[in-house]
Formats: sequence, C-alpha cells, structure tokens
Amino acid sequence: MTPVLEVKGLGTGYGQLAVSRDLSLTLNPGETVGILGVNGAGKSTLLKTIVGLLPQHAGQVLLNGNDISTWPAFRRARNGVALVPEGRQVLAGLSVRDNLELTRASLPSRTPADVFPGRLAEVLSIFPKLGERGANPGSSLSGGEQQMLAIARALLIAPSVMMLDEPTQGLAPVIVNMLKNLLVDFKGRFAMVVVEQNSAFLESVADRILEMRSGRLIEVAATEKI
Ligand SMILES: Nc1ncnc2c1ncn2[C@@H]1O[C@H](COP(=O)(O)OP(=O)(O)OP(=O)(O)O)[C@@H](O)[C@H]1O
Repeated sequence: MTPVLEVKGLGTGYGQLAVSRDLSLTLNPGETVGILGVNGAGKSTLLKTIVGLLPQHAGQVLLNGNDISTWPAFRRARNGVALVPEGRQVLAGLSVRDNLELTRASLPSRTPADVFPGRLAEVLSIFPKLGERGANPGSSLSGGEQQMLAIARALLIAPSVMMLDEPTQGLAPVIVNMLKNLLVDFKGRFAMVVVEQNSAFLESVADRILEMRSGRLIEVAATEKI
C-alpha cells in the first residue's frame, strides 16, 4: 500500500535555527497518528512544514508517493493536505459564512462549480450551528464553535490527510468529548495527524501515538502513560 504521507529525514526550523534534523513519519490511508511532546518540542513546526507554510531544511515529504517537497502551501492544500491550526485562526472580522467561503480558493481551478456548494451543504449538516450563525462574525463564536469552523474549513478541501494542532486547547471537557466523537467518526475517511498535550484524548482517537523528543519522533504504546 502506498502511504498517503511519507516524511523522510525531514529537517525543520526557522532560518539558521534548526528545530528537528531527521524526522520520519509514515501515514497509511485512513490512519490516525497522535503526536505528543512538551512545549517547544517542534510539533507545530513539523505540521507547518508538512503543509508548506515553512520551508524544510532537509529531507522529503511525499504525498501518495509523489515528492511535494518543493510545492507551495496552496498546491498542497489543493491536493488534499489540510491543516487545522493551533489557535483555530478564525478570521474574527469576517462572517462565519465568509470564513468558509474563503476555502473555495483552495480547490483546484478546474473544479466544477457545483462541487463547493455540495461540500458546504455536507459540512453544514455536520455542524448545523455554523449554518445558523452564518451571518455572525467569527469573533462571536465560542472556542468550541471556532474549533468546529476550523475543522469545517479543512473538510471543505476534501482532505486525504488532515493535520490538527492541539485541537482540545482551551476547550471545556464536554466540548473535548464532542471533538473526540467527531474525530472517531472521521477515522478511516481520511488520514489524520493529531498533535496534542492531552494524552487521554489521543489514546481515544489515535491508532498509534508518537512522542517528539529531542527533535525526533519515537513510537510509544497507545496505552503507555506519558
Ligand atoms: N516563528 C518562529 N521563529 C523562531 N523560532 C520559533 C518560531 N516559532 C517557534 N519557534 C521555536 O521553535 C521551537 C519549536 O516550536 P513549536 O511551536 O514547533 O513547538 P511545539 O512542540 O509545537 O510546542 P507548543 O506545544 O508550545 O506549541 C521552539 O524552540 C520555539 O521557540
């Protein structure tokens, strides 16, 4: 089976600063991998590098066997690499509807006109609150609703791999539970990489858990207490 995502010997960092030197990660279609690690370990840097928001220092990123290392972020998104960023990154001054509409630009240019509205209807059926609040500014949403909006945007590109950066951060336990059920529901439809500090959450959604230590990814048993 060709992995949906393969990261080989990846070096990440900012300018002269190296964060990780030799990261490897293989993700099979539909697989969910969790990544734990202390603050500053380089988890967000890894996700941003995979989606093309940061230049890689070394190594390769392959999507369905194709080397996408030199592709800009928009091309990776058009080919199904989605990021649900840390802090949601909802555009506070735009309406909920416009936050969703912006994702239209992330679809390949030859996408038939009826595809986006069809996907939007499907996404709003998963998150009806976003439809009800469509005209309201992004800033009016609660933390949990903003997280749903961030996930909705990622779903609109029909991801083959969705990366979620600390999705439970700042959410009430009842919302974390809803989020857990949502991700469990997504499992198998597309691959996911979930970066989290909440190991119990990862244990309930991930097929396997890796820990980032000293710039490397180390496999840990799903049941091991971190
Ligand atoms: N824009 C930046 N410029 C320079 N260094 C940065 C930048 N962003 C992060 N770093 C540094 O890169 C390292 C890894 O940060 P990163 O945010 O990837 O860690 P993380 O594991 O995601 O931690 P957290 O859980 O706190 O988000 C840290 O030492 C951090 O200070």
